[in-house]
Amino acid sequence: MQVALVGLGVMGKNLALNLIEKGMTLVAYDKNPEVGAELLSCAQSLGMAERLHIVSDLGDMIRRLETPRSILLLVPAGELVDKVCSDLVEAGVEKEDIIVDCGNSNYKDGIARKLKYQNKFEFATMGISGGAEGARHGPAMMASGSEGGWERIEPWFEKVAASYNNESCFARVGQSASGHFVKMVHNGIEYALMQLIAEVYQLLRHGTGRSPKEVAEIFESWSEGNLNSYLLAISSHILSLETEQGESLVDLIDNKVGAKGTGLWTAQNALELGIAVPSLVAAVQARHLTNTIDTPAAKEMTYAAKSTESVEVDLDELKQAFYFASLLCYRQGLALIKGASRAHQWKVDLNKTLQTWRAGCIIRADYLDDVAQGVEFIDSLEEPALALRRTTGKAIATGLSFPVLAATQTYIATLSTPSNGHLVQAQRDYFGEHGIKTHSGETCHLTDLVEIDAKVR
Ligand SMILES: NC(=O)C1=CN([C@@H]2O[C@H](COP(=O)(O)OP(=O)(O)OC[C@H]3O[C@@H](n4cnc5c(N)ncnc54)[C@H](OP(=O)(O)O)[C@@H]3O)[C@@H](O)[C@H]2O)C=CC1
Ligand SMILES: O=C(CO)[C@H](O)[C@H](O)COP(=O)(O)O
Repeated sequence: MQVALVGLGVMGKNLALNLIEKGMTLVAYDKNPEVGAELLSCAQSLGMAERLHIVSDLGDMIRRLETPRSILLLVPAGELVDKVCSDLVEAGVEKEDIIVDCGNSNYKDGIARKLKYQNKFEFATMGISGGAEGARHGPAMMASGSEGGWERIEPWFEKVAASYNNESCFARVGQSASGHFVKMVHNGIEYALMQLIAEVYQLLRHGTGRSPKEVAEIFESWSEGNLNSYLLAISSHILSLETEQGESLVDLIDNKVGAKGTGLWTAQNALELGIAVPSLVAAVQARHLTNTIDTPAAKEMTYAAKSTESVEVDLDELKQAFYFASLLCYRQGLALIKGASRAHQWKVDLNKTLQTWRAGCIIRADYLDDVAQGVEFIDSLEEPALALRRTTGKAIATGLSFPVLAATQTYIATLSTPSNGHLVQAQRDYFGEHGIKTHSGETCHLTDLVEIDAKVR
């Protein structure tokens, strides 16, 4: 099988080596010849250079490919994807050729591009997760669409992707550009889990006075059981790292957190679709808040430092709370995918989606089997639910900040305890005559139910 790849950055160069290692013949393009030369020398040192052709001219790339052509893009999301697509059309791409955008593109752009390029070539979308290591040795691949070109390349991507219990972590999860929606939500969950781990670290460090190294040891011990996950493992490793002078690595790093956009899009889409994912939204805002401190634009919102309280934390209870909150972050993400799939008629298969997340990706975790068991299973976890409630209360009492922990506890509490929505509905009708619905299903106004002589002015 022959394939071309445009973009040899962090992801592209590693995926290139993976593709040739799995037996594909690759024509790899980067506009910078030095980048191509570096990849070639890396492939040579691994003894796999005979299936690799480096080009720095798109016309040259097109001429080298057998038709119908299969071309992968791993370039930064946004306008650049359109620039590369139109350069490829100019270079000679034809109607039967398939171009797969493998970057973190917005799914809305994917839908627009499918229409825009429908008479020029087959435009397909695939989200990839796993960072440099995943791309090199087997990433999670969330593809979508039913373009004919997929049939040519799908069997190869099944080999290129990571595998879990002999099942590939490549899947065409649904119709249209749903692969990019699924990858976007994957990243939304990624933000929430990263922030949740950071909050557990915060509680242990500043709430109980443990050192980063001691927190690393706790995370390592949790990783030995069913809480094992990639993000917990890297957090444990990061917290264990010290300089030669014995300073913790984390203490050398500025607190302002960056973001490239997928977490924000997750929150925006959830809000637009009316699907509640408070833990995922809180994680995005937690990043925004780190940037509120001391930036010139937000200086008037920077408050004086306050003292905090110490607490005693039962480690078993904290572990259970962390497990339970993690399950709820995944379930919120899956609910969003399900809702979007219904709204857009994408027919996203949640089992296939979870299969792509089993290995290779950033949110892989041993407890995904528990996530897959669904809401009924999570509902049966009474002790962990209580642990989350108690831990959140204790954490907040320190005076420190726990946006995802608090949002997750609020999420489960809202869905499992008496609601106060009736008062808000009454307020809306009181001042704006927006209407209320009674328990018997009748739509009316407050004044249909009770006499109100004079309203508050
Ligand atoms: N890094 C990660 O962990 C992950 C990234 N992604 C996504 O994958 C995509 C690529 O990411 P990543 O590899 O990190 O990005 P990099 O910035 O490392 O690499 C981008 C590549 O695109 C090339 N490029 C830029 N402009 C053009 C152009 N006009 N024509 C052709 N090629 C061009 C760059 O070439 P040059 O260097 O010569 O300018 C570079 O090789 C992004 O959409 C990203 O969001 C997805 C999953 C994980
Ligand atoms: O897609 C990814 C992992 O799955 C990328 O690493 C992504 O760039 C991370 O997002 P951000 O930069 O916004 O933290």
